[in-house]
Amino acid sequence: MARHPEYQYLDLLEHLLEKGDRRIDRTGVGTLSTFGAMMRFDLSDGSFPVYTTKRVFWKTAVKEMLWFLTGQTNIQSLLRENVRIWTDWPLDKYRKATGDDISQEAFEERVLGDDAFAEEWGDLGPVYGKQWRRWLDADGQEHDQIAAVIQTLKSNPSSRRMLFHAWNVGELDRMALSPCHMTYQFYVSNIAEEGVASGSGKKGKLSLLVGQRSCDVGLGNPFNLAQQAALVHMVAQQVDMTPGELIWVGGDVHLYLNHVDLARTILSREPRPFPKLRLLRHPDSIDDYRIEDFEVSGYDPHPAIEAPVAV
Ligand SMILES: Nc1nc(=O)c2c([nH]1)NC[C@@H]1CN(c3ccc(C(=O)N[C@@H](CCC(=O)O)C(=O)O)cc3)CN21
Ligand SMILES: O=c1ccn([C@H]2C[C@H](O)[C@@H](COP(=O)(O)O)O2)c(=O)[nH]1
Repeated sequence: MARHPEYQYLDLLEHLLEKGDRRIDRTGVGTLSTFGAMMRFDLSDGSFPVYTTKRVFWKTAVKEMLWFLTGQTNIQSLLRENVRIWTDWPLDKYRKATGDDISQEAFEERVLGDDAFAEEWGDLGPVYGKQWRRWLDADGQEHDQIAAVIQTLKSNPSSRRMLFHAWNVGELDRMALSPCHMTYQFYVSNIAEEGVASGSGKKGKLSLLVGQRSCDVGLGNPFNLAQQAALVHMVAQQVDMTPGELIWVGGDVHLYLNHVDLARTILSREPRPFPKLRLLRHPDSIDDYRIEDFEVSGYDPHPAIEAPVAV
């Protein structure tokens, strides 16, 4: 039997533990790091690559992806969905600027309840959503990269130019964090001729290659893969294709030193079958998906492992 695809992740963790380059990083936590890694996941049978060697809160990850797609950059709309993974950065900034040692809970309450406060302190700057949906060019014109890529997938699926990018050099200094996952490039195989559907009755098979410059393997990567796989499913549905492969390429791929126990626990566990993802509805556009549209079946992971996030 083929080896479970999750071993790509376990092998990466093992490699970092054994051969990782130990270094100080921006956050001061320290990492074991390697440069250049690739993982590939076949999505074509409806498979949803949510790791099973620890419970991954895939709904939170997919909600973050839906938030990127709305083009919003304020944590207020994330908090309304009960997603708290981005709070640390504005919170840190607020505490440093005001000297107020407010708790995370109290800060989140204020962002939720006070729009003026949210506007002043809850915005992350021109991060993913802004760049994906409203990239500003030198002439002051905005570009919706998502709409453009979907349009090209429909009109010219063999194009080699179907990608969107978040690394907007001129705006990096205004972002709370520079983009980590940067290029999203699409590719269509089994392209059906005009009017002739492929064997599946669809217009082709849609794959995605994600280029990520920096990857936190303990917390970020399990989230990123699940949300990127969800994106392939959504875009495939919008362009009437079947999901193909998710290919993930990482630059500085690292294990934070305070995640070493997490990695060892994961390595002591056996992967279980990946769950399946089904979209329950066919929304009219990429803008109309809701978390209730995602049905995940057969997810039976090992227990969750709590770990601190490096800010
Ligand atoms: N150091 C670091 N790692 C990251 O993965 C990361 C950042 N910073 N900064 C920006 C975003 C925020 N991301 C995060 C932040 C926290 C969790 C996290 O704590 N995950 C928990 C569950 C949290 C929850 O469900 O609320 C986990 O166990 O996966 C995940 C991704 C991904 N990104
Ligand atoms: O989606 C994400 C967002 C962030 N990360 C990780 C990667 C790094 O550990 C930090 C970012 O720090 P930099 O100094 O800007 O590289 O966040 C991730 O894995 N996935």
